[in-house]
Amino acid sequence: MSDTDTRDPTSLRTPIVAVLGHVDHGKTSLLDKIRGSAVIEGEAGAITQHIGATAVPLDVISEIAGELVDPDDFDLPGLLFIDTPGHHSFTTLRSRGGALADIAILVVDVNDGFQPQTLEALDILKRSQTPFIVAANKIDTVPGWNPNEDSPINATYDAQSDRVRQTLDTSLYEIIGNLSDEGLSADLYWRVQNFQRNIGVVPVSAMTGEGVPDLLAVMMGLSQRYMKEEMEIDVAGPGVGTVLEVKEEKGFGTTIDTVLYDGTIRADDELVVGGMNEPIVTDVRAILQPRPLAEIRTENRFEKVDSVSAAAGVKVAAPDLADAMAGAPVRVVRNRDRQEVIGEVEAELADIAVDTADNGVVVKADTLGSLEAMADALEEAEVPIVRAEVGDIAPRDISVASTADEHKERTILGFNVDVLSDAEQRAEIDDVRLFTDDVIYQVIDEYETFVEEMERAQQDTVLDNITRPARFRILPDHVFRQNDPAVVGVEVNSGTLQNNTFVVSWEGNEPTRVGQVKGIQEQGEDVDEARAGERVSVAIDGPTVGRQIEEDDELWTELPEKHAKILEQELASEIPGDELEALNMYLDKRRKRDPFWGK
Ligand SMILES: Nc1nc2c(ncn2[C@@H]2O[C@H](COP(=O)(O)OP(=O)(O)OP(=O)(O)O)[C@@H](O)[C@H]2O)c(=O)[nH]1
Repeated sequence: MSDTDTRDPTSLRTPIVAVLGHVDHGKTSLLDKIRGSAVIEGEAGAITQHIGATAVPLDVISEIAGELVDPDDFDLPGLLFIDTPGHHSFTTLRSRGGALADIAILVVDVNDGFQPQTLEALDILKRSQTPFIVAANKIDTVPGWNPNEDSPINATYDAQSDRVRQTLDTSLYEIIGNLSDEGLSADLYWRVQNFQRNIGVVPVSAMTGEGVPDLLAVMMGLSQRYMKEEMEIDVAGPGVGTVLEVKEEKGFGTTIDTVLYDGTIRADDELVVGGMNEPIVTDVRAILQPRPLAEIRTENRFEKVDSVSAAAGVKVAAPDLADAMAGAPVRVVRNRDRQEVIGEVEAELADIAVDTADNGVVVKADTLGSLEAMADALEEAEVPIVRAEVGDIAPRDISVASTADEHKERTILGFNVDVLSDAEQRAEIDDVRLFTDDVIYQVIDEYETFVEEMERAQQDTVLDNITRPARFRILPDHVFRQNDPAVVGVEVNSGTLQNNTFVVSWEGNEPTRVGQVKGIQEQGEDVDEARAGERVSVAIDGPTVGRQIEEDDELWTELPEKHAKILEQELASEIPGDELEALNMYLDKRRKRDPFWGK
């Protein structure tokens, strides 16, 4: 009998642990290693597989961690690890306004260092104020590493050569530096005095198990020291949880995989679950847990149980769950006023609600929490949202997006979601652009690049249709024809001289139109325009040389007021510097008489 059995199991629940990190940095391997070690170390069945989670009890942790964990020092029952595959965003899941995970492990590959998803995970951890430690994984890949299976870190560290130790230290300090760049003070875990102020970095290998004893010891210590009070629950009370995933299950219809963090859920309970439109009130049909390993050969993967208590991962089958959302709250009604429970669920949903505008992009995400994270990031990027929903991108999302007036809003931004195949087709037909990724900032970056490119293309077409400023001078001894039209050699001083534009000369503050450009030739070839610095011959319809115009005269392209306004207010950064100079000189002249000209 282990000590845990003699304690009161009704008072403290298991802390919920999230493992997160960049793709391929080893989240699954680390969990597998912990699970594997637990199966080997503990008596068979000591760890329990939950739906979407694995519970590792204190006595097993103590077996794995050896002298690093003395079970007498702890009264928390162990750790509940949420499984990560496919749900890296579960870090955004909430429980009553806080993060669902009580504590987290951020896995960072020592060779790879910080990567986009590492930063994103860090951001979410910071925002939700979830305590966490960093597992610097894959230490066994340091060249020359001498592996010591399942060893605590200090023993295996001592067994390495100086060079190996130095290489590892360099990588570890790089990670500590990365954390510091993010405004977090961190150090190797054995140097950390106060884990609330400093992030502990634990070197580990998910492959050899080195450092895993330390990792478990630190997690256990951190939970016990800083989280004990939060773990005090009324185990027998009505269950409270968060939907991890909504799934069709053969023989059971729509089910919700739920992490229960408070109380108990029973097979005869009434539930209120957060839904797409309104809270769903339903009766539990079955509470399901995975079958123990020994019975895996049976047809059904699940077995029905009468009740489950927090903290646990369970599958709940009940009618009317089709509209349930990942990330939404789940509450047992039992002996309470149903309306009051509905009110609580509504309040929690309202707390995560996204502000929408009359116009904007459509946003889809895999859970309520990640939807909120997307909305926050979009608000920061000043991108308005017209509709935000949990779920894959479906044809009706395309319909919503396709009604947008602005092209840049005929878009759907999806985080960690799939695009249903008929939606993809509709998007093409309706010219709706889809942006999906499993890194929030990637989605937003791609979208912003798209908007920038589109706006640039639009400006280019505007520029094509606008008269460009130009200042040019008639060269002495370059009069080729007096009139009808006058043909003269000119040099463009600044700006772009275009064919068919009207030409003005300035006398004082008054522009006088002298004619219209009816042809530009450069070395005998017809051209459409001449840029600053170029010498060309120009045919000007209207004036006669010697009367309205003379050799050495300075002439200007006549700018319509509307064009001048667009150039100054919208395109100033798009046009070349010399053209801007010509524009400003032109505006100065104009505004001497009329200060509001072109404004
Ligand atoms: N040498 C070595 N390889 C490792 C270690 N941990 C993980 N790997 C390898 O790295 C690869 C990725 O590991 P996973 O556990 O799948 O990574 P993950 O972070 O869960 O990846 P996703 O679930 O796809 O996000 C696999 O090939 C693992 O075998 C380690 O400590 N040492």
